[in-house]
Amino acid sequence: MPKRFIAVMDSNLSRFTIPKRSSCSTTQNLYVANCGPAVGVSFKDIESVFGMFGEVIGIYPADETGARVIVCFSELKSAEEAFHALNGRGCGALGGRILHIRYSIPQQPPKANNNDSISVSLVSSELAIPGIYLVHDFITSQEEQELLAAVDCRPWKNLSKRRVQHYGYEFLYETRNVDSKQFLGELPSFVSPIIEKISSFQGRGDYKSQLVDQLTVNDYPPGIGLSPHIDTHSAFDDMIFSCSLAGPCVMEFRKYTQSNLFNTKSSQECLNSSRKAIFLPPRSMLLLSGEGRYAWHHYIPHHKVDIVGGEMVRRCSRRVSFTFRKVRSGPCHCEFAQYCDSRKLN
Ligand SMILES: O=C(O)CCC(=O)C(=O)O
Ligand SMILES: [Fe+2]
Repeated sequence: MPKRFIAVMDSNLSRFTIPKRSSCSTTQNLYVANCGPAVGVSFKDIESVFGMFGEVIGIYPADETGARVIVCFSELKSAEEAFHALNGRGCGALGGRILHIRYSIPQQPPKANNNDSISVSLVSSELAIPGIYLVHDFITSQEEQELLAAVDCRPWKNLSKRRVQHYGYEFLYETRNVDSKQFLGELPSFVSPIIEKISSFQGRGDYKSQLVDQLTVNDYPPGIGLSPHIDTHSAFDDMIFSCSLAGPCVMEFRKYTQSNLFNTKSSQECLNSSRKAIFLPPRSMLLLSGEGRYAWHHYIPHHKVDIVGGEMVRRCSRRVSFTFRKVRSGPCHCEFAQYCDSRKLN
């Protein structure tokens, strides 16, 4: 499939909406729920299934969950045929997954919203999301400089807005998973001090070799953020550790509920109810676990300036994060089934 058909950028979110009587009014765009990278269905798979009914001219995430997509056909007839053949039925080519389909229409981009800012917590107790902990000054300035120097003399891989390095296992952005059969080797020795600290922080010194085995280093230019996501449940164990270096950022969290599945309200209305933010200074360590890791989307808004405690904080330097995870060896058994790609969602 040509690359231009696969859209994973924020700017495509909310470009489509579902008409009120969506199963009656037909358009050539289909909103397809229970389908997408977060539930193990790649954009290529979607294109090959829907492509059987006619020319597919675009596939977009319908929202930030990774489990709902918009499939655009060039012709109405193809969308109708796909709707009738696939809606509410188990799709053999997608592992028997039942697709929930509505017709979808393009919508006007929302007007600029001045109420976009929310209060930014400085400590995780104030954030009050179960399982999310922030430790300030987790590493020293000298350790920070050594870690930055180590990654800066290794090759970076360019993504559209930031650069990354992967250790232990390569992270595959299209599936939001790792290729667990392709072990790249032990984590490099320059992160040993950080792993020691993670182990003692967790009181699990005896098991430190088991604690984490995958590292993603992200290098964000000033003002650049990260799209909303939940790290794929089936890909990684419960605890995800992210250490901030060089510059600060504000990380936001959103919790969606199942009732959003076919919600026709504007996404902004749904999101405001459970949206929180925390300031991540350089040298701090963030732990995502439990509910915070499994049920809340995390993301970094693209901002040049953040308002923290009433003060303007400029993001004038790069931010580098070291995210440590443990690749999961069996299915996820979390208690958050509605967000879990190891379970069938239907
Ligand atoms: O930059 C960060 O702190 C977070 C990175 C992240 O969420 C991820 O790699 O999944
Ligand atoms: Fe993440």
